[in-house]
Amino acid sequence: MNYAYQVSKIESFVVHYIAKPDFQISDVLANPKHEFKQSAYHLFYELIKLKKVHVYQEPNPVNELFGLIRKSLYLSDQTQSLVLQTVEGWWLEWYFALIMEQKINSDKGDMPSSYLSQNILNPMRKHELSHYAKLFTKLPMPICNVCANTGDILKVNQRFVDVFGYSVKEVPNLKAWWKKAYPDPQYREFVKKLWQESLDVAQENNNDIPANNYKVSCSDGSQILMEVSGINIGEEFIAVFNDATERMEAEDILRDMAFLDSLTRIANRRRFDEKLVQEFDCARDRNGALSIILIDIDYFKQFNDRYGHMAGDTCLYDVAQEIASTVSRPEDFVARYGGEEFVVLLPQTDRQGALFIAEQIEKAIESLAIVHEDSYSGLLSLSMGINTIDDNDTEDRFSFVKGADNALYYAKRQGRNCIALAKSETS
Ligand SMILES: Nc1nc2c(ncn2[C@@H]2O[C@H](COP(=O)(O)OP(=O)(O)OP(=O)(O)O)[C@@H](O)[C@H]2O)c(=O)[nH]1
Repeated sequence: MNYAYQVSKIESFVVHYIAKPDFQISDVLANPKHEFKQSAYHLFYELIKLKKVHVYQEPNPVNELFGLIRKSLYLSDQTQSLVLQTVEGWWLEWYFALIMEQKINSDKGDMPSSYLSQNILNPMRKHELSHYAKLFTKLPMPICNVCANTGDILKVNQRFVDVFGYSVKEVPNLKAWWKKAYPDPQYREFVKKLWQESLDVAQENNNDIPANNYKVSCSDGSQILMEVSGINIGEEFIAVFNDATERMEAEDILRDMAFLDSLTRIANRRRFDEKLVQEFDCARDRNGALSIILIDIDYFKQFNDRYGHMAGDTCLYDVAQEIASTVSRPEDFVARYGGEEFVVLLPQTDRQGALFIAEQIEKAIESLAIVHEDSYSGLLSLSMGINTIDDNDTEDRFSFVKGADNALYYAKRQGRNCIALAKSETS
């Protein structure tokens, strides 16, 4: 579209005002009825009346138009940029109010210019439209306005273009949007279904489209997790996009914090309780094996007493990290069970496998060589109890853990620094 006429008119308007000796942009911004604003509205109206701006054909030529003006004007100082930005904001607001007015009065056919002058030329009277327009253009999140019947995307705000990289030209309707924003056909089907369900809910629920998360693909190939909600307004709806990435990350962090032992930085008892239910049920369903190793540091009370609580804390951290790095299969799980006790869950691992892992842990702690003068070896050591379920067992998860606990107790009675298997066998 050729904007040469509008560009030159708006350019000379801005330049003319800036050149006035008493012109202050701060005065303009402070006074909604400032002469500069009134003149700007007159100029917009003149350009429309002269059919130099095709408001009805183009969904949003304003950004394009002001882009050209910015390029053409030599903006030497901040005031000029601010003035142009202000004028652009007014026009966006005014222009959108005009479009909304046109929609509201669409049953009246083409608007006569007298109607325009009466209702649009002074949009300050049209509070709600102006407010709506302002929301659309100024809100810091992507928004799009869609015709519910045809699926045509009537308008998107600048933030939509900035975030997703699609203007109305690239996504003129929902069909194009689905394809571009959700390129994976399977995910696209899921999204379309979810969106349709949300629209159905909206019909019965005050026209509010409930929020759901969607992974939107942008034009540069990146993906953003967006919480999309909206509202039905007659034959149109407005979809509002909120970036959910940060919130989800914060939720992940909170979740990690809730399940992480703050001292040892491994999973805590609560996480173990959850994991035990999962793994126990899974082993049962698949008739698979599951092993547990309960680990207790020997004479830890004496360690604390001799070296101090701080040294005790450091020791707990080192032991926990060492156990965690020794147990390396992704499906294996290590947690702090209590004070100086740790637990290892080993899915699909039989008794022999668990014994092998326990011996690896024993060696790893030996190699840390933490001095403990109150233990027989002079170094920190562990006692461990192992229990395993396999397809022949009928016990529940409480007896499963109890079995390992009994074995640990047995290992302690044998003099510590050893591994015991449930049901009396020892290594
Ligand atoms: N530094 C430190 N000590 C802890 C922590 N949690 C528990 N403990 C200490 O661990 C010690 C455990 O003592 P006991 O249960 O008697 O066990 P033990 O001394 O290792 O004796 P055995 O298990 O029989 O070898 C207590 O002194 C607790 O205060 C902790 O987070 N930090």
